[in-house]
Amino acid sequence: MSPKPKLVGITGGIGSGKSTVAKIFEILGIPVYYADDRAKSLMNHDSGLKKQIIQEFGEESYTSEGDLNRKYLASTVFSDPEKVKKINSLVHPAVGRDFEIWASSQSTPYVLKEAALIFETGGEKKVDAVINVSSPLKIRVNRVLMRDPHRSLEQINQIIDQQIPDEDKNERADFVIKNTENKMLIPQVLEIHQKLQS
Ligand SMILES: CC(C)(COP(=O)(O)OP(=O)(O)OC[C@H]1O[C@@H](n2cnc3c(N)ncnc32)[C@H](O)[C@@H]1O)[C@@H](O)C(=O)NCCC(=O)NCCS
Ligand SMILES: Nc1ncnc2c1ncn2[C@@H]1O[C@H](COP(=O)(O)OP(=O)(O)OP(=O)(O)O)[C@@H](O)[C@H]1O
Repeated sequence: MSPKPKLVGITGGIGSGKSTVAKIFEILGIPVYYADDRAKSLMNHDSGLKKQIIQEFGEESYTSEGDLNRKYLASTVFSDPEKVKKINSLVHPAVGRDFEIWASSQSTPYVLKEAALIFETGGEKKVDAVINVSSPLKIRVNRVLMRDPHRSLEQINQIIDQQIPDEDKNERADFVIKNTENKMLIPQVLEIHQKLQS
């Protein structure tokens, strides 16, 4: 049997570029678990979780076709820190279990868990190392405004308020990748990839 892969978290504030960086690791052959995407898939397909979300946030949480109503949920939860806590308490345990099952079926030296929240949830204790993708706030906000035309500046700021500041994450992370206009991503990824394989 091959040894269990090291578990490495890759995080970063909204719009920092963590999905973009995770895709470079994928090109190098490293399996990536995209927690935000998996969370949405579980919210769409796990009937127990779906029931809890409806109980807590109402029938509007799903469209008439039964799909997760992200726009409604985003405007409902991100404006109220208590609601963010509530949705986290429903979704995170399901994602944690799903990640463990996924990771146990991988056979590379390490795997990545890409997640917006790691330090916010104490998730750093469940992985062997954390990479923080770091970008200045202004660039992040502009990237998100371009990527998500449906999201208001007010909502982006509310989301930022629910996340630990970038500087704190940089201090706590084992590796930092700077995703700014004047820094190349690929050499930074290659350096970390080499260290994680050894
Ligand atoms: C409320 C939901 C449905 C809104 O979906 P939507 O497609 O509009 O936004 P998306 O998921 O892309 O999130 C937008 C950004 O908000 C940030 N974010 C998402 N969830 C959270 C949260 N619980 N706390 C702080 N920031 C968050 C991320 O940086 C993300 O980039 C969705 O964000 C959600 O279900 N969040 C709660 C579950 C969660 O924590 N998921 C992420 C990690 S598992
Ligand atoms: N170095 C870069 N150069 C140009 N565009 C970039 C760069 N990094 C990221 N982007 C763009 O910025 C946007 C945000 O990046 P990405 O989706 O990877 O961030 P994220 O941290 O995963 O965001 P979120 O937390 O919101 O899911 C995307 O549209 C992406 O294509």
